[in-house]
Amino acid sequence: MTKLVQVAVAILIRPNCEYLLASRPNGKGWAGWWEFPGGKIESGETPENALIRESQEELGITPTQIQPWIKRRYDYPATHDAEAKTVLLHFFFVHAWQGELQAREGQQFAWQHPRTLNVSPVLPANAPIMQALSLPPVYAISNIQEMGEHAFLQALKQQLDHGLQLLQIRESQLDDAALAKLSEEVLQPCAPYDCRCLLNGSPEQALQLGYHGVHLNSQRLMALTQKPDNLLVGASCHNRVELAQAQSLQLDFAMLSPVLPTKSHPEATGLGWEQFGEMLSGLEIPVYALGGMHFEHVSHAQSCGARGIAMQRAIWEQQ
Ligand SMILES: Nc1nc2c([nH]c(=O)n2[C@H]2C[C@H](O)[C@@H](COP(=O)(O)OP(=O)(O)OP(=O)(O)O)O2)c(=O)[nH]1
Ligand SMILES: [Mg+2]
Repeated sequence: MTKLVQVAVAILIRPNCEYLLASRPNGKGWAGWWEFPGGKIESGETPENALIRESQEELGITPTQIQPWIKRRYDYPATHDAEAKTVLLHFFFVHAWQGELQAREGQQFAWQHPRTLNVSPVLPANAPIMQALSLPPVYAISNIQEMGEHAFLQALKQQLDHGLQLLQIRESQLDDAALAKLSEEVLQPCAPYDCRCLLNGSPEQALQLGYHGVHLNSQRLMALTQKPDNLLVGASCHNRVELAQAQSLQLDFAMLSPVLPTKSHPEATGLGWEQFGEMLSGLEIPVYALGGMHFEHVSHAQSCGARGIAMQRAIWEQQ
């Protein structure tokens, strides 16, 4: 059996959402590869203690605001290193710290914009993490059927001003002509904000109407045999079989629901956070929690391993 190494990993985030990568110093396994700062948890240490100690040793800073994120297991072969090992990575977001960054181990630093990774190669265990970080923590879903188009477009403008970066248009009641008209009215104001829009529909229709992506319902997901090209692809999942299908097709993300009881499915009790977290453990694609979500659920969803939350109502009620 290979040895299990527990590691505390720090994702330092600036207010503009950029995060820090560092190159692994010469003389270590995987030298020159890019990683998040961090290191092995010593015996008797909690992951939090190790995170603070490693940040001081490698970066000369002391984290003051940390939030535990996911744990990820990965089997490393003996290539690029002295021996094969299994790592259990404990990821933390570090939102604030004291002190100035210093490269105390001679490592290089690179602040990365979440949507454009410009260093490589990154340690292989981190691939799904980079993928997850490229998506924003909040995914909005349109609700024109309840709100009416005028109120929706106004609320959309407000949320774009507040930083909305990902939107799903889900209006199955509209015929093709009405959907085409609405799509223009939505895509136009989103463009200057760089907010990506997905159509809940077919990949062909999403491409034809000029969307950045498509959001598949679970029926479309289960019928799909290959991820469509040139689109960001998300899918609605309600169980492990659907999550496994989204992962095996290497979709960009899944949305799992209902987590809490919700107005759209009053008969369903919701998975609850515990089961939600269990269903995500070991999964390699980012997931959004849907069902009864409000802005204040973001950090709890992330501590269960989700990228963030999806909202169809609460987001449009926010002033
Ligand atoms: N720090 C860090 N380690 C990672 C990441 N992803 C990943 O697979 N790892 C692996 C690589 C290593 O096998 C292990 C961390 O060990 P390390 O060599 O950095 O540990 P350390 O800083 O305590 O170094 P040392 O004093 O033992 O030499 O975790 C990551 O993003 N950051
Ligand atoms: Mg280290």
